[in-house]
Amino acid sequence: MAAEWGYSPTNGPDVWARLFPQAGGARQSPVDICTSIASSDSNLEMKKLTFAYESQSDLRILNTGHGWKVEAPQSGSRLEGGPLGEDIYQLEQFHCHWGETSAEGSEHTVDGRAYAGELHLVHWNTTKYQSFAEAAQHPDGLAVLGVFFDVGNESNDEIEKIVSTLSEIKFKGQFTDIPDVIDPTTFLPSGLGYWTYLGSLTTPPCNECVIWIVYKEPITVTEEQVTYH
Ligand SMILES: NS(=O)(=O)c1ccc(S(=O)(=O)c2ccccc2)s1
Ligand SMILES: [Zn+2]
Repeated sequence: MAAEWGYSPTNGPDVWARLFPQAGGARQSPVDICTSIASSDSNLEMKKLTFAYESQSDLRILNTGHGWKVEAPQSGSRLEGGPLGEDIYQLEQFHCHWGETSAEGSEHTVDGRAYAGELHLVHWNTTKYQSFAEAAQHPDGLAVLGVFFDVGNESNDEIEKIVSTLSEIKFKGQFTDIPDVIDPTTFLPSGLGYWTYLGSLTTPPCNECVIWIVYKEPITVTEEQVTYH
C-alpha cells in the first residue's frame, strides 16, 4: 500500500516528491506572500472577479485525516473574471487547514506570518474541461479561493454549522451530512482584495493545476472553531 503522506519528518512535504513527482515542481504551493513585491495588475482591476453560489443543505462532510472536507459540487455556481480570463469555474468542494494552536495553521503565510487557519473553496474549469479529474491535469484546471481565519471573540455562524458536526466524524474516512443550509458566499470576507498566482495543490498529489486567489482580509472565528482535535 502506498505510504501515507503526512507532516512528519518521514512523510512530510520534504519527502513528498519521492511518491508524488509534481511536489518537486517549479510552481508549488503554498507560498509566503511577500506584500512588498506583490505587484498590482491594472488588468485585474478591469476584469472584476465575480462569484455566484447556491445555498445547499445535506452536504456531505468527510474527515480526510488532515482536516474536514465538504463535498459541494454546484453546477449552478460560477467563479469568473479577475485572473481567470474568459473561463468559468464551478465549485466542487471546500475544506479547511488548521494547526495545533491558533498561532499557526494556515497554508499560505503573509510576510512570514501564519494565520490560525485557512479555508479553501475549490473550483474547476468547466469551460475547457469535462470533469474535475480532467481539469486537475491542466495548468488552468482549478481555481482555489483561500480565506484566512483570524481568532477573535466572534464565532462564525456558517463555520459553526460545519464544526458542530465534527463530533460525528472523529476518525479518518468517516462522513456525515450537514443538516443546515450552507451558503458558501458567507465564507468570503467583506473586503474583496486578493493576491493571485499560479500554483499547485498544497497536498499530494501536488498537481500544478491551481490558479490561487487568496483574499487579503481574514474572517474571524473563535479558538474553538479552528483548533478542533
Ligand atoms: N489544499 S488544496 O486546495 O490545494 C487541495 C489539495 C487537494 C485537493 S483535492 O482533494 O480537491 C484534489 C484535487 C485534484 C486531485 C486530487 C485531489 S484541493
Ligand atoms: Zn486546501
